[in-house]
Amino acid sequence: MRRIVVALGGNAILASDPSANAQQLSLENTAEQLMPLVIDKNVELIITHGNGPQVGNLLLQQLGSDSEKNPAMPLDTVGAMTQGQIGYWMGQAFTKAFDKHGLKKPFVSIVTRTVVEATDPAFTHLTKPIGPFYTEEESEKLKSQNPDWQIVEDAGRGYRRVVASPLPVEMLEADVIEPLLNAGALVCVSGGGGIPVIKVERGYQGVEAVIDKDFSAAKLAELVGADELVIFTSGGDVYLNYGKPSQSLLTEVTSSEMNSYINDGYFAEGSMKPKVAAATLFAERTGKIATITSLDNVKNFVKNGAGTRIIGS
Ligand SMILES: Nc1ncnc2c1ncn2[C@@H]1O[C@H](COP(=O)(O)OP(=O)(O)O)[C@@H](O)[C@H]1O
Ligand SMILES: NC(=O)OP(=O)(O)O
Repeated sequence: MRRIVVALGGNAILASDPSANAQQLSLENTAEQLMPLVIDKNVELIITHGNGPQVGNLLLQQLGSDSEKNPAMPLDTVGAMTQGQIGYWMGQAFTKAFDKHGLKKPFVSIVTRTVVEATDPAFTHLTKPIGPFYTEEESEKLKSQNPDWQIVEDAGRGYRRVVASPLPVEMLEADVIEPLLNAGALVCVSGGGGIPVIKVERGYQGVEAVIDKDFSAAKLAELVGADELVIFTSGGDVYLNYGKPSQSLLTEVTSSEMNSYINDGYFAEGSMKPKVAAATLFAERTGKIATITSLDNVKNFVKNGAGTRIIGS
């Protein structure tokens, strides 16, 4: 049995139309495209997803409704809300696909809390882009209206607000994954990277951050002993010199080669760099394969493993 952790990017779910309907339709397509893996008796899938666009949009909606009677929710709670939102949409999408393929299978999305370190330098060096893309003019206006916001250019696609993105250390609900898989469920874990919490004297406390789902996916893949990690993004495969006339596609790379490319600054902070770093970490630690490819490429991946493949070395 080949155990695969599949990570779906938030920008891949929210492509251009941010309506609930469009995002649900996009997940229906994804569920349908992933069905060959779900049906394959030699494959066991575990799913995780991003929430960057969704958590940023929901946070903006909080600004519009902040009052004593209806207070704005903090970022950890908004992150939890998007875990529920996307988990629900996925449940609907996969149940529809199961019905179509005559499959009786429960879909379970686990509200997952991910432990981070309070001392993580990510709390002062903000890198995680969330919410919509802005023009440079809009971003300047937003910065003057919201002095506590940081906005950066995001991989040539426009400007986005950035928030803290500490590294995942532990997943509090990890132990229930195996029993759910044994019960035949398709399980979605750690959506949006998991709800960030820190250990306090008794229990855990939520913190204002958005964990990078690619690092959480790598952690999850390690925790469940996955044979492969696959990160489906809104873009495509991984390029060197991305967006320049000299860009070149990476197809198969060892983890040590990829580490050199990362150290040489080839990948954009907040978009491709965390994906490549997380995938490389998984490949390096486990000696297994991590693939990064476009969500539009699911069919080809299922057929012949297409994408940028990082091999543990
Ligand atoms: N070196 C690179 N190779 C490929 N894509 C890159 C690279 N650097 C930046 N990108 C951008 O990163 C995007 C994927 O990141 P992002 O949209 O944050 O993913 P997600 O789907 O997880 O939300 C691609 O659409 C592309 O615009
Ligand atoms: N949480 C997170 O990393 O989301 P995206 O993949 O949507 O950026």
